[in-house]
Amino acid sequence: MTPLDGTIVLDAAAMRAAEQAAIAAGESVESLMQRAGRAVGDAVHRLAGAHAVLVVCGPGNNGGDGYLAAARLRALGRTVRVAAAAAPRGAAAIAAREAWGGAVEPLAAAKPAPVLVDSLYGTGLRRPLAADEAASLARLVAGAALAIAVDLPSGVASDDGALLGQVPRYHVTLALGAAKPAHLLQPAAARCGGVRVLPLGIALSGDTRALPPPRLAAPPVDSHKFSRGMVALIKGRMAGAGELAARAAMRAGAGYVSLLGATIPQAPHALVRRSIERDDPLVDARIGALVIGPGLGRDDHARDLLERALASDRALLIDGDALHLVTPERLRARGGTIVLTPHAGEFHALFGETQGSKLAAACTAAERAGAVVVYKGPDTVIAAPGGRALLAGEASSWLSTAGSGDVLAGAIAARLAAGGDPLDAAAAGVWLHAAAARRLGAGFIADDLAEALAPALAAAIRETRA
Ligand SMILES: NC(=O)C1=CN([C@@H]2O[C@H](COP(=O)(O)OP(=O)(O)OC[C@H]3O[C@@H](n4cnc5c(N)ncnc54)[C@H](OP(=O)(O)O)[C@@H]3O)[C@@H](O)[C@H]2O)[C@@H](O)CC1
Ligand SMILES: Nc1ncnc2c1ncn2[C@@H]1O[C@H](COP(=O)(O)OP(=O)(O)O)[C@@H](O)[C@H]1O
Ligand SMILES: [K+]
Repeated sequence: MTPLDGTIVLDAAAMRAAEQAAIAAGESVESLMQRAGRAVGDAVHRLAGAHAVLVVCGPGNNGGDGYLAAARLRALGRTVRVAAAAAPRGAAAIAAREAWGGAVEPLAAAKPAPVLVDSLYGTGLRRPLAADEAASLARLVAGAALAIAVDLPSGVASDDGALLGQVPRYHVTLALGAAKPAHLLQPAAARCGGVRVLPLGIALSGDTRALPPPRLAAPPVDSHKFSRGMVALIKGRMAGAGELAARAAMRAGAGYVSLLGATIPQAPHALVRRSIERDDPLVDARIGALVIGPGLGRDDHARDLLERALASDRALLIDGDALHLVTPERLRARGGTIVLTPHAGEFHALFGETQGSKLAAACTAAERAGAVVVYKGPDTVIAAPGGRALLAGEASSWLSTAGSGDVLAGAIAARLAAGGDPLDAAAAGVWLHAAAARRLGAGFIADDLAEALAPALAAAIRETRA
């Protein structure tokens, strides 16, 4: 059982293509299903302790996996029952039902067991469950102490994470072969519980992954403040936003942080405050990342500052209000390294209404703007031009607090200023932001979050070394 971090994410068509390629190379649907069923049976055996198991099976291959998992559990000496609402349809699923060979209870009449395994529908679900079937599933999940979904909770749409009806909450979801977008996109992801991937030994390829832990190291022995990365942030009308982003950039490892447009000395004194009117601080070639947008405002002065930022040749992070003052075409024409960090409102203001999943929307947006797009929310998606994308999955819901986006902008800017691939920088910032929130638990405010980036960074460096 593999955790999701960094693993490949495939939509239903790509999963089917991988399966077809394996079949063309000598596998059969039956052999794949046998592997899947055995892996599910073994995983349930490990998770379920000594408790009795009920496996509910659907008519397709997801159901086939369930019959074979039940057979495996029986072979392992477990008490296991099977229930189904309909007979299996495909040849492989029919063979799986025969391999089980035991009783199959009608779903509507099945009594709950301490462990419920949902093998009704997986990636093939295209319409809502029938009302009586959905009601039976909800009743059996509610009556179980441990609810495990095979591949996906029945009732979620694999590719976009939508719910096609009422979907119960599971404790664990066993993703077969690879993670699917629904394991990481809301609202489906919140129904999955802990997701573990059961590898099926088939070759996988694709451009989308679950967010990996960042590979970070302490500054090398000969480092100096500028080699660690210089972040410059343009202060806006709401001064606090820039202050938060600046603190975050310092705590996320930048060697030098300056706040442009803030001239009154105040704590933290390590933050260099400079006028933006005198000289031109934006042409400083040492700037590794220039941030504009947090608390910027949307007036003429804001527009003027944004023009100056766009005219610089530095790597640019555009957040908040600035996302309302620009177009994707303008960004593409500017070129260079650009990272955009919109929440849903800012995303729609910049890119208009979009079709398809949040993942598809982020990928299209990245292509249009020629920029890395960090589409924030409870299921942050990071996409780069060219098709690479990362799904961050669930983070602390306590992040829904004013200023946490400013902190994210600062954290990403620090990693961007350190150099390397902007997608990796955005990914590291999102990871550190979520890790800082995890460390803080409940009731934190954005100021706490900025400070907690330092221990989150230390932990990421330790984990990279380990
Ligand atoms: N990828 C891999 O490597 C491997 C994948 N494997 C497994 O295959 C699963 C995908 O299997 P799948 O394509 O057969 O789809 P599945 O989810 O079982 O459902 C389709 C069936 O349900 C029916 N149906 C659909 N909606 C319905 C509804 N609301 N109410 C009633 N019926 C409904 C639909 O009927 P139809 O729409 O055609 O009328 C069809 O009969 C995947 O999740 C994984 O578990 C492993 O076995 C091996 C390795
Ligand atoms: N319910 C939630 N669960 C997880 N993360 C969330 C949630 N709500 C917001 N966030 C995260 O918190 C940050 C909020 O950013 P943003 O909306 O720009 O806030 P602000 O403008 O107040 O700084 C983003 O990183 C977002 O992904
Ligand atoms: K299922």
